[in-house]
Order: sequence, then C-alpha cells, then structure tokens
Amino acid sequence: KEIPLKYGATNDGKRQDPAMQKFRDNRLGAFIHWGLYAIPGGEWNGKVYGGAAEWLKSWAKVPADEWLKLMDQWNPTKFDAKKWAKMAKEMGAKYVKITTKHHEGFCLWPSKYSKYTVANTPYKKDVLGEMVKAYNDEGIDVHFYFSVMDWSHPDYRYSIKSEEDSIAFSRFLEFTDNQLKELATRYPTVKDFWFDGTWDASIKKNGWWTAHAEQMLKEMLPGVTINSRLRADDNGKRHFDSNGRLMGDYESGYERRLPDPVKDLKVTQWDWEACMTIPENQWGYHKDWSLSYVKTPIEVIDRIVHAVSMGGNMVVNFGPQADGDFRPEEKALATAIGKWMHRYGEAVYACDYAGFDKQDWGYYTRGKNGEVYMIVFNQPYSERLVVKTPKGISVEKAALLGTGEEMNVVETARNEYNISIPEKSPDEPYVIRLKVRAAKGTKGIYR
Ligand SMILES: C[C@@H]1N[C@@H](c2cn(-c3ccccc3)nn2)[C@H](O)[C@@H]1O
Repeated sequence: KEIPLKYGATNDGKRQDPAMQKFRDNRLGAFIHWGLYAIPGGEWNGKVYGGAAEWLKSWAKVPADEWLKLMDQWNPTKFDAKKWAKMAKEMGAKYVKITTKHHEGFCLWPSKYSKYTVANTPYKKDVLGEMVKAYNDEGIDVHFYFSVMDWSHPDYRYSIKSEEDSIAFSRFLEFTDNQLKELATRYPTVKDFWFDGTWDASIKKNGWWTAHAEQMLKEMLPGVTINSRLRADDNGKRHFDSNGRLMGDYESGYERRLPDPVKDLKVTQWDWEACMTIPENQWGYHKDWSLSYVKTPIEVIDRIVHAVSMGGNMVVNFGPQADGDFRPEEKALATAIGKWMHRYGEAVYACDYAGFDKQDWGYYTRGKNGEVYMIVFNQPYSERLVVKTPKGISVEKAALLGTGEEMNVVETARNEYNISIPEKSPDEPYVIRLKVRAAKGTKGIYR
C-alpha cells in the first residue's frame, strides 16, 4: 500500500529525455576534488594524517577560522584550465564533476554570499568559470559537486535541538538556495548537480527543502540531472523514498564500492553513477600516496567496465595539487585509461547492461544496436570463453575489436557456447563483439 508523500520521488522509472540519455551515454566521468585542503595535503603541524586529505580539518581538529586562513596561500600559479581539459579529453572522460564547494566551505567561484571564495585569495580569479569554459570547449560536459554541509558557516547545524537551531538552519538553507541559484545563473551550461554532505539529521528533518532544491534547479536549468544523495522524503528516508522509489534522477550511493554482478542485479532497473578514488580513500590531494594501495590503470578500467556492465556510470577521481598542476601518477593514469578507451570505448560509451549471466573471464555490455560486447580481463587456461545466452538468444558471430579477427563460436549445449581466445593474445584486457540473434517471439530481454 502506497504511503502518501509530499516530498517523495518525482519520476517513476528511468528518465528517457535527451539530457538524461546524454548523461547515461557519457558513461565515463572524471571527478575534480580541489580546495584549500590541497595546500596542507594531509599534513598539519608536522603530523601526516592517513585519512582522506579533504577531511584534514576534521582529523587535526582545526577550528574553522584557522583552517580558512589557508585562503592566504591559495595561489595556483600553474593552473591552466585548457591543460586540464586536454587531460580529460585524452583520458576519454565525457564529463567532469567539479567540487564547487566541499565541506570546508571554500568556494571555487566568487560567490557574493560568502567571503570564503577564490575572489578573496591572492589568486583572485574565478577558477570554476575557467574550468567550465575549458571543458565545454573540449566538448566535455560539466557537472557540479556541491556539499550542503558547510563547516565555514555559523548557521550550519548537524541536528535541530532548539528553536534557535531551527531559526539558524532556516538562514542556512536560504544561504544554500542563494548559492545554488548563483551557480545555475553564472554557469548555465552545467548539466548536473551532485550533492554531498546531506546525511545529517538536520537535513533529514528538512526533506521538503531537498525536494524544493531539486525542483528549483530543474526550473532554472531544464534537463539538469540531480543525484539521489540530495534527497530525503517526508519521513527522512534518503535516496529511496518511503515507497521504495528512487529520488533524484540516478542513484549515487556507490562511492568507492560497486554492486555485485550476480547478487545486486536490481540496480539495472534504475540509473546510477559510481565514483572511485585511485588510492584507497583520498579525494583531495594527499602528499603521501604510499600510505595506502594505489590502483593500477587496469584495476581502474575493470571498475569502469564493471559499472557500465550493470547499467551505471563511473567517475574516476583526480585531486589536483595546490599549485594547479596534477601529480605524475594521475597524469599517467589519465593517459593509460585514454589509450584503452580509444581502442575499446565502443564497448563502454552509450553501452548498457546486456542481460547475460556474469562469467569469470570478465563483463558483458550491450550497444544501442543490440551488439553484445565481451570485455575480457581474465584469460582462461581452457583457452575457451564460456558464454551462456538468455532463453531464445543465439550467438551468430564473434570478432575481436580492433583487428576484426573472427573467433570460433562452438555451441556446447542449449544456450551455451565456447568462444575461442584470440590467436595472438593482446597484452591488455580486450573486447570481442558478438552478433546475437533473438528467436522469433523472444520477449525483450533488453530493458
Ligand atoms: C565524494 C566523497 N564524499 C565525501 C565524504 C564521504 N563521507 C563519508 C561520511 C560518513 C561515512 C562515510 C563517508 N564524508 N564525506 C568525500 O570527502 C568525497 O567528497
């Protein structure tokens, strides 16, 4: 039985309008986490903290006014938005999500509603505006990350325990509305808002505001997408409302983790976007990456393909240095991902869940014209790639992307095939494109 809600989900099922199609077809994004936290890079008063560098203020228990003095050192002399855009283009990222304001409250744009902005630093310039223009000029969509929780603002509250709290938090929500309207007005080419810092009781108690913020942005920017993490319903339920319906336009709970390709197939019913760090848990720049495991390019590509194989997007994180340049490891990673995407992107961009059972050798994706891709990460000693097709689907042909080499397709049982591995084994994860046929009357396995 439906629970009546005033601030629950607005759309039922996946949005099918062109703006959402573009969001979905983009598939691969890059995150830019850049703020005052890049200056200390995880170290405070001579002590290096292993936790996430953008949370250093919290780990080192630094009072807001002391933390915000870092503004006097904000002077990214090596910042060159055109170079940043070239790097994203080379990586094959179709969109970039930029931290307009992280929990610390420092704004990368000259907001008139706060004094903690780039305008009041030695550098002065609107770095957000320069990034938006440079990425858009490269044909790359720009998405805005926005933290509702704001450690710089005296009216922020974690919970509402008094009338005073309530009055202060109302002022805070008005301040937040003003900043969101300012962002939408100054940068109207923005395609998405990815809200963070929305887990506190104060927000859960104000589900109405989260619904209002989504509606306000959608009225100002037709087509804009909004992540589920913004949203709390009438009862404080987050992401999915009290009737189990996804709020916002895509689920945004997969942060540094991914749904299981066998047990979590429910996620194929809605749009979703995952995001990931290269070290175990560093979004902002940290000076010492030796403190945790740093993923290799293939481990990153595996996660990108894993997400797409289940109908999701993947956003790979970069944490620029305080000087406006990127660390060598991140430049090398962007290049390596780009090389692979240049060769095999056909199996990623505008692809979706294929509806085939997961196999050990890797992942399946499906293209818009019904072709099915096998992305092989694990070469079997049997030298045969097992394919089990859904009822009524048969495999006609198999060819290696790139060389076009035809693979042998041997039917081994009903709806089961062995696909041969390439003559010369590529020394990287590779893609086989399958031509499949649906027997007459096969109900659409594709959603
Ligand atoms: C996208 C990522 N989300 C931010 C984050 C995650 N968390 C968090 C908070 C409580 C539990 C687990 C994770 N707090 N802040 C990180 O700082 C980064 O911006």
